[in-house]
Amino acid sequence: MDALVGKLSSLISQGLNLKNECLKNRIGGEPRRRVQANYYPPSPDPELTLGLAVHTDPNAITVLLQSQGASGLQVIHDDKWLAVAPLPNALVVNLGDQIQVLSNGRYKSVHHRAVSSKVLRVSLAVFYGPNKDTMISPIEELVDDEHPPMYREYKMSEFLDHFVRQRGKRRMAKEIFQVQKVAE
Ligand SMILES: O=C(O)CCC(=O)C(=O)O
Ligand SMILES: [Fe+2]
Repeated sequence: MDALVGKLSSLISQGLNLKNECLKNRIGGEPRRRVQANYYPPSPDPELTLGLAVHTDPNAITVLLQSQGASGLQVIHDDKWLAVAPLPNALVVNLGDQIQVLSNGRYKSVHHRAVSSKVLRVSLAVFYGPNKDTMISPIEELVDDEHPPMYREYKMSEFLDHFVRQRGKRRMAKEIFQVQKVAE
């Protein structure tokens, strides 16, 4: 998993015209890794049963394995929910809030949710991100006069505290660290 995430963070760095190691270094040498298994029991009326409410992942990169035969994951695309059906031998990669902050908004953390289906569905998510002592702020190379910093610097523990406090609500903590634009 570390090798895969290392490769992904190197590709994301390249996409931002940064040195290959840049994102990996900013996420830190001792990343926080968390594994979560999601179990969605079969639902007779999936339209009425939400599995996991809309959210963005609070970490940096999420790698998700979905069980075959049941669709459930959805992402917002052009203001509509779009199903991300499981493909054989494929993993889903989601960018999380820390990538949005580090990239100064160039990459967006994806709004997603999971709905139930008529058959049992299981997913396994590996969340990879900075540990709680890591300081996070937009990467300097991505900040200039035309792109002022969109977020203030924070300690990852501060971010996670906000995220946990939002339990049961829209869980989107990064807005709290957003720098307000001052009208000229
Ligand atoms: O079950 C899924 O496909 C989505 C899981 C998810 O978004 C999460 O665990 O954060
Ligand atoms: Fe998620």
